[in-house]
Amino acid sequence: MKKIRNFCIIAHIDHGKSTLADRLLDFTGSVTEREKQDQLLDSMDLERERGITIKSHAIQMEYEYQGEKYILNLIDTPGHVDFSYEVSRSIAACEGALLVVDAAQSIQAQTISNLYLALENDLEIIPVLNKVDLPSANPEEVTDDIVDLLGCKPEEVIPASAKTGIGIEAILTAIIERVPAPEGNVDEPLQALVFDSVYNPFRGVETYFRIKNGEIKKGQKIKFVATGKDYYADEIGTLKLTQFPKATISTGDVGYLITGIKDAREVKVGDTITDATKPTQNPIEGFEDVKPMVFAGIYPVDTEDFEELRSSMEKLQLNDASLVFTPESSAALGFGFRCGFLGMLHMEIIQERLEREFNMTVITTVPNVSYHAYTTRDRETAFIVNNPSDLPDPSTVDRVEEPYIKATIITKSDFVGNVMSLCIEKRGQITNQTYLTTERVELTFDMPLAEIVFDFYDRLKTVSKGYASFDYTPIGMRTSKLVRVDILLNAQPVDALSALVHFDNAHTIGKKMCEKLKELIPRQQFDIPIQAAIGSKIISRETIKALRKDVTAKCYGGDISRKRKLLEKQKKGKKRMRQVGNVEIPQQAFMAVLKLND
Ligand SMILES: Nc1nc2c(ncn2[C@@H]2O[C@H](COP(=O)(O)OP(=O)(O)OP(=O)(O)O)[C@@H](O)[C@H]2O)c(=O)[nH]1
Repeated sequence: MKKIRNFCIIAHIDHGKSTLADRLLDFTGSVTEREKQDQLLDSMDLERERGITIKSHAIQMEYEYQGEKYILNLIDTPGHVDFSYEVSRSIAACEGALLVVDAAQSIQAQTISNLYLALENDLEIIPVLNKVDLPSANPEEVTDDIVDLLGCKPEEVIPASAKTGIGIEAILTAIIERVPAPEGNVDEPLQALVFDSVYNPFRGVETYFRIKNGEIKKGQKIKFVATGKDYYADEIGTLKLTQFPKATISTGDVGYLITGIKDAREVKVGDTITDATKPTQNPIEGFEDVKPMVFAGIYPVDTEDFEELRSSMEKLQLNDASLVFTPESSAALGFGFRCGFLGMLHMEIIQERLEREFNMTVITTVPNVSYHAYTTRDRETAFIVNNPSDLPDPSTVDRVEEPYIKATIITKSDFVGNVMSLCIEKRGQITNQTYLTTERVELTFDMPLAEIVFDFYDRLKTVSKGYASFDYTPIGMRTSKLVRVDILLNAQPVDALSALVHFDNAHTIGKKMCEKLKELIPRQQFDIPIQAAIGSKIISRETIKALRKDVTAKCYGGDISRKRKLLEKQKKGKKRMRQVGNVEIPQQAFMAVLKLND
């Protein structure tokens, strides 16, 4: 156990976390030439394409130092706030962290939020000044910033380049010398933390764990504490680029477990694995059930594909436990599902996976948060509203509550004014302002979650010229003056376009929605009035004028291939249209409310 080191890499996005991980694997000879591929740890196609780490993974390296063989377990962490619970679990499985800071960009918001998480878990922090090869690098100044932040000595900061290989050996030495060996007692009952799980269509759910106490043996009967279920450990092993089955995994080490579980929901990140016959009395603390934060409708473009969509969603759920869905129907869109996601990125990922892996063409409706409505008949019992069209008749509504968050934003002092006006526009109330250094300011706000769901990230990036990082935690429900704005096309209400908004913004949003829809809905053979309404009161109106001439006419007599191309294009465009009454609505229109400020 003395020869094991468990560590993670934490960094602000794009500071070089994945590149550094690749370089460490390379240097320790943990990958063969054939396996070499950029960003090895990001094994999902989607991850590689987007250049972000979606799911955390673990990998074991062996390294000889001063004649002794060491096992270094690198636990990778996802970088997006939607998956922050997974970051916190990965961090809890380590004793040390490499804090990677870009030598040109210095400390950024996520550097700090991840650092706090690591410090809360008592991790040994090894600061790495990455990208020193860049001409724009500013090593002295950034080292000073790091020293200020951590209170460490300047010589503890390791200058490195994940690109050219500078400093990699020094990093490995620091991991061995500075990160403590795991503690724990092999004779105590098994106590292992689940920090990740991955679904494999052939083998079922693979659970990644870190043993705090005791040991796990192949064939042993084990128990998941949170779900209370027992299983047999059919296979256990350690993780390199491929899996290495083992007979025993002991205290301090990291490994994988296969039990034949076929449903991802049965394995929860943060749960404790213990022995079924001699269970531990102290499950590892801090387990929480992750709850969906954002809801949206997903409908098949072709109504006949509903059953196929259901089976695709069920399969997706088997490997993504954080996805929830219930069937719903919409007058405009027919049968579909109301789905719950961890955040906007998660929603995009699910939508893309449905299309890529299951070949489904779907229409997604405007995302919304989950509201609590209380009626005048029963002022005590909350009616959960996950879809704006489920809001009870306004005349019977006593009050509506919406989820609030505590938002933490770190930015440069120059942008404090901009960030504050943005947050206030988004109905935020400032609760604290702290200067971390003379240049960096931490602001905290109480804000409605619904305001973050829309264009908040993009706006924050713009007003701070990219220099603001953002994190949030839910702080419960609060009463708000919310109304439902309905949209009517050709005098017919389109339920999928309804949104719950704050009363003070309702008129502006209604007006912008009408204008945006006018842009997005193609002109047709007749005039189409677009109206926004609160209850029976129309608050805004636009008209899409009828087409006057045949657009394909100009192709007449032209090159046939050009015409075919045009028709092909039209067919493709059609795929994502939805006929509502006699109006064809394209997919973008259902998301119009997200783009009101473009
Ligand atoms: N010049 C230089 N570029 C680097 C170095 N390390 C990483 N990069 C580049 O910086 C960019 C971001 O690197 P990544 O490793 O993807 O960053 P990351 O922190 O893993 O990003 P996320 O996974 O999105 O959080 C890539 O284009 C890398 O090629 C370095 O030491 N020097």
